[in-house]
Amino acid sequence: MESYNNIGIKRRLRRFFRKDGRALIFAMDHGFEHGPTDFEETWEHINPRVIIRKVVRAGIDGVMMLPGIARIAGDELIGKEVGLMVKLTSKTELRPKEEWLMQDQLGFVEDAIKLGADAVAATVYWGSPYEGAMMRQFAEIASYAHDLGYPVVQFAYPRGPYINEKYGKKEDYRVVMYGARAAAEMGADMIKTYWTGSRETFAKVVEAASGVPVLLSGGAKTSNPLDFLNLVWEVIEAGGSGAVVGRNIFQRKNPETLIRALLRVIHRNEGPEEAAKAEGLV
Ligand SMILES: O=C(COP(=O)(O)O)[C@@H](O)[C@H](O)[C@H](O)COP(=O)(O)O
Repeated sequence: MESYNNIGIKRRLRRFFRKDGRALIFAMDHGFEHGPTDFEETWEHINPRVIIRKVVRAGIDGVMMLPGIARIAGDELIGKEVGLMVKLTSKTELRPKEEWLMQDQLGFVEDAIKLGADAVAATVYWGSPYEGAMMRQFAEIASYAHDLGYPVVQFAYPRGPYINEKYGKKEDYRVVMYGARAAAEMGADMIKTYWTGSRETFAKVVEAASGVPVLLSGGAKTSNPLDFLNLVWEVIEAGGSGAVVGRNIFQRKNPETLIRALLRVIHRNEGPEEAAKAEGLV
């Protein structure tokens, strides 16, 4: 017989993933992690209510935010079929550069639960000199959240001096695959990580995660929306479970059309060009 907390984890994960096991999640932690300048091109989106209303209207599956934004605007999700992921670690880009390889805890599992979260999230920079501290942080969050039946998402990002020295770049598939595997071995219920540059290599990352869903971390806005649709399509073809996307959504004036096109690629198996045409993007 399944334990109560396992059932809770499974039920809550389903609030993000549709029956096909895939999800498109909107990421909204940039005001903290990159700073408000990320919103300058589309300044109306600095108001979380404005952008959250748009993404919800377009049919997004989930939204990820820090506890304070959930407190300010989380009520926009009440009564909507949208999963809420509350991220409990972060860093600002104001801290000294030597400490950019560390994320600190800014909220607790209880806070996320009070805010109505369906999952909690934390980053581990695999390969960082602070790797151990982030592992400990993740383990504490996961142990407590799992006891209460809440899934835990790991932003498994390889970053650090040895990675650059040995592999040249953090997006080398061997490194990304290592981070995803480490996240799975730590007990993550969902993994968010970098694109490795090809379908074949991303498929290896997915395999290394051994059944734990792997989602793409969106990355910087592409100049052409079709390029981003192509990227997400490759992720899906590689066996990835979707994408967690920030800038490619909120840095566009009309994010709804791209979201609808992404949903076509992710959930309806439409090719990128077909999806883009259907939504009037090309
Ligand atoms: O991990 C994050 C930032 O990563 P970064 O240090 O910019 O590589 C997240 O906080 C973002 O929300 C996430 O990367 C998704 O946002 P986009 O990359 O799609 O903007």
